[in-house]
Amino acid sequence: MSPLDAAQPDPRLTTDSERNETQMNPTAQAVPETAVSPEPTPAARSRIEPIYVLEGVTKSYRMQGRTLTPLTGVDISIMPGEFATIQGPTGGGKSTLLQLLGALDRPSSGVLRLDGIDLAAARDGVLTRMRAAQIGFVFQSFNLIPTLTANENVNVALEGRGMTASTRTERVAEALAKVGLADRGGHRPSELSGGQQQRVAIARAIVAGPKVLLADEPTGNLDESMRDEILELLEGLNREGLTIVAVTHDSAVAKRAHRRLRLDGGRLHEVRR
Ligand SMILES: Nc1ncnc2c1ncn2[C@@H]1O[C@H](COP(=O)(O)OP(=O)(O)OP(=O)(O)O)[C@@H](O)[C@H]1O
Repeated sequence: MSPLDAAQPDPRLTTDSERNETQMNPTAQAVPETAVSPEPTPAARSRIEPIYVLEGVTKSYRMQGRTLTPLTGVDISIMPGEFATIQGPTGGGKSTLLQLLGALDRPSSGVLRLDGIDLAAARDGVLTRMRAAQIGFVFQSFNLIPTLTANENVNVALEGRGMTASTRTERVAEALAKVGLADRGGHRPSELSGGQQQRVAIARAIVAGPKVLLADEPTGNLDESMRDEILELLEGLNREGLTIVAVTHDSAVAKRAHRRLRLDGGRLHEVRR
C-alpha cells in the first residue's frame, strides 16, 4: 500500500474529539473528488465537505510597538483533491497564510477549519497532531539535513509514529520510488541535483500519507526543466487525490493549477483564466 493510499489520520495520533468529529461527519474523510471513478452524482458531490474552510481569517503581528496585519479577512473553501496556487505581491502575506493552513500558527481572529476542526480554537497538542497526520510541507530551499542520506531524510518524517523499523524502511522506499528516486536512497543532498533534492523533500512530505501538501515556492530554486519535472510530479500526486496548495511567484506554476488565487490587500481573490 502506498503512503498516499494510507492517507487516513493515524488513530494513535487523533484525540477523542477528532474521532467523534470523524464519526459525526464521515464525509470529512471522503475519497477526494478527483480520485472517484465514475464521477460522483450531484447528490454525492454535495456531501463532500471542503478540506479547508476559512471565514474572516485575520492575522496581525506586533513588532516594535507597531501592528502589522497581512491578512485582513480571508474567506475560502478548498475541496479535497484540489490543486490551488496562491500568488500576490511580495510581503503580501502568502507565507503567513500557508503557515496558518499548515497549523504552524493560529489566526488572530476568524475561523480556520481543517477537516472540520477549527485550528483557531484548537489546543497546541491538537495542532501538532493535525500537522503530523494531515499535512506535508515542501519549501523553496528543500530544507534537507545535509549530513543525512535521502533515506534518512525521508525517515525523519516517520519518527515518533510508533512504526517498526521495517515498516518505516518500507514506507521510505515506497515514497522515494514514487518520486522517481528508488535508486538514490543512499545519497546525501550534496550528491543530488536541485530537482532531485526537491524530490527527496516531496518524498519526506508524503511519506506519512498526508491529505494536504503545502508548498512554499516549490520550484523557486530550480531551472525551467527541473521546474517542469517537479510540476509533473506534483500533478501526478494530485491526480492520486492529494490536495495541494502552493505559494508561487511563477505564473507557469499557477497556470498548471486547477485554481488560481491571489492574495492582495490582505484578502484572497479567485483569478479568472
Ligand atoms: N513572525 C512574524 N513577525 C512579524 N512580522 C511578520 C512575521 N511573519 C511575517 N511578518 C510580516 O508579515 C508580512 C507578510 O509576510 P509574508 O512572509 O507572509 O509575505 P509573502 O507574501 O510570503 O512575501 P514574499 O513573497 O516576499 O515571500 C511582511 O510584512 C512580514 O514582514
